[in-house]
Amino acid sequence: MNQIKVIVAGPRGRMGQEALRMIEKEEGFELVGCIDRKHDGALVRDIEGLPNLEALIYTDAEACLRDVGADVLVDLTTPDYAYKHTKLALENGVRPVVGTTGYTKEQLDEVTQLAEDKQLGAVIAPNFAVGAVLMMQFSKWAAKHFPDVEIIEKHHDQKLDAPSGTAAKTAELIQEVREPHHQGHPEEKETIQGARGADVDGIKIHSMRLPGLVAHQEVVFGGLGQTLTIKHDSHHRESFMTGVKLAAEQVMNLDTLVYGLEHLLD
Ligand SMILES: NC(=O)C1=CN([C@@H]2O[C@H](COP(=O)(O)OP(=O)(O)OC[C@H]3O[C@@H](n4cnc5c(N)ncnc54)[C@H](OP(=O)(O)O)[C@@H]3O)[C@@H](O)[C@H]2O)C=CC1
Ligand SMILES: O=C(O)C1=N[C@H](C(=O)O)C[C@H](O)C1
Repeated sequence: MNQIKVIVAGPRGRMGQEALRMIEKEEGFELVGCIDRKHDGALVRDIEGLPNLEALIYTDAEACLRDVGADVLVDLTTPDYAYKHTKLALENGVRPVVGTTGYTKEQLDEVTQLAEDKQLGAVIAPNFAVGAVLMMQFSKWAAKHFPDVEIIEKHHDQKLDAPSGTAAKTAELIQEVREPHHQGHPEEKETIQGARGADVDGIKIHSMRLPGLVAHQEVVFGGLGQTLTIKHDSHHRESFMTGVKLAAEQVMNLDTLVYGLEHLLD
């Protein structure tokens, strides 16, 4: 069997560690390098808490992407670095699978064009949990019938970006089927700034950050005499690994960038 050779960027992070454990377990993958901010030249297995894997750690992302002969980069870092790593990967013939959230529309357009120019597959997925992907798709469907909708996303308190990539993507999917309009009373006023949340064409997004949470979202629709709530909870980061695995396999058959795991699910 030809193993898919993978680089992980962000191996010490919460998601990076989970991805290393998945790669260690899956026969179809081989870890060939890691991109980190520390430990240049060390082996993954020598870093406390990381699995018993031989791959070398690089602090120079370009050297890693150029030298280790990888097929796929799995990026789980921070928004600015994910963008840089994605471009470097495509320029070095490595297919990016990006879970890092916080991409701007302009950055997404730029890397989509780069993947097109290089005719290389790439996957950027704000959420790799299959349940969350279904929650987003069901929400798009529901919005056709319930155009008044608010999104409540809840995450652990170490999260850097708000709103979450999942909430932003949910709003984007709903925008495809919902006419922009103001929700609530036309003359409503916030007496404390931010009380009504962020606004995407009238769709409100509320972000909660608390210790004890992992990743949770409720999409609440209101209609005449009824509400509908579509809810998803990731209780553990293992929930994202089915999607990371699927994306790292499927990206090998793509020659463009896809944004969202839904494009890879039947
Ligand atoms: N798509 C999905 O399904 C999911 C996406 N995410 C997203 O994944 C990203 C990571 O989340 P999470 O693991 O919780 O975050 P963490 O903060 O736990 O991990 C990020 C890691 O990236 C490292 N890092 C920062 N800059 C660089 C760099 N230049 N090169 C290499 N590594 C770097 C950090 O190192 P240091 O500790 O030294 O700062 C840290 O170890 C976030 O954007 C999050 O929103 C999270 C869960 C699911
Ligand atoms: O930072 C996280 O934890 C998560 N980030 C992603 C997001 O921003 O949507 C996916 C998931 O919600 C976990």
